[in-house]
Amino acid sequence: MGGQVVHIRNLGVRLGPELAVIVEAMDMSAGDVVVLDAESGAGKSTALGLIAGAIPASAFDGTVHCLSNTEITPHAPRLDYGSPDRIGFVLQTNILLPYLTALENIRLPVEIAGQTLDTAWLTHLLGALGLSGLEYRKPTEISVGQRQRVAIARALLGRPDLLLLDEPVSALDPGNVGQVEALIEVLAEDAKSAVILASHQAARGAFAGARRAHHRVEQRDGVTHSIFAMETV
Ligand SMILES: Nc1ncnc2c1ncn2[C@@H]1O[C@H](COP(=O)(O)OP(=O)(O)OP(=O)(O)O)[C@@H](O)[C@H]1O
Repeated sequence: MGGQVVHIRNLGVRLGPELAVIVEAMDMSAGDVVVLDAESGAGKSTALGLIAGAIPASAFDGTVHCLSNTEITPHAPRLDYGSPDRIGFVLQTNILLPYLTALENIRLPVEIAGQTLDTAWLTHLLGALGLSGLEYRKPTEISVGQRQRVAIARALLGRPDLLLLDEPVSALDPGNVGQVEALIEVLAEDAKSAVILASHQAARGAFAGARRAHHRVEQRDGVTHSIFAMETV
């Protein structure tokens, strides 16, 4: 276990007139793994977007300390996590830039962040994720499952402090799900990343033993509140 990576209280967003998604409490240290496992539409992707700062928080008072130990007000136009290389995010859909090769996609965040490319780690990721030989293909020239694995390699290349995975194995056939999840677990451990995984399949995959965030639904003033929380550490 390393230092604290995530400390969140009441980070939320209102989606339309009837629904709010809230991350009520989340505390994680390096190496921790937490699974968001709730029904479709419960707000798992939204919660990840809030944590990443990709979805601006609104309507709730709360605090976020994430990575940079900076307190952020929910009304700030965007969250400031310090340098962008510290979060890796595997999105659920539209995950790769179509005009770049697999390798260019994988390297892009590290290049944007101005990080030094760790070529040995890159070669390891390519081999472990079964992508060797596919480096120079465009996303349309590889399978959907291979695209997901490219996105996983891209998210891990910078050894992020926090790795956010949104249904990262949803496009894989059942025979490969366990294998790729186990790989994610080992590679994230190698990278010393804390991991938040949104997945319906985690209950029976490699993350079956991981901690789960509690999920509950409350009605407040006619608005459905979908709330994720984990015990504080
Ligand atoms: N901009 C928006 N305005 C209103 N409602 C929205 C908006 N974006 C998403 N929603 C709704 O918010 C809910 C949460 O969506 P989200 O994608 O976070 O759920 P999820 O738990 O990740 O679902 P899935 O498991 O199907 O991917 C859904 O019911 C969705 O229809």
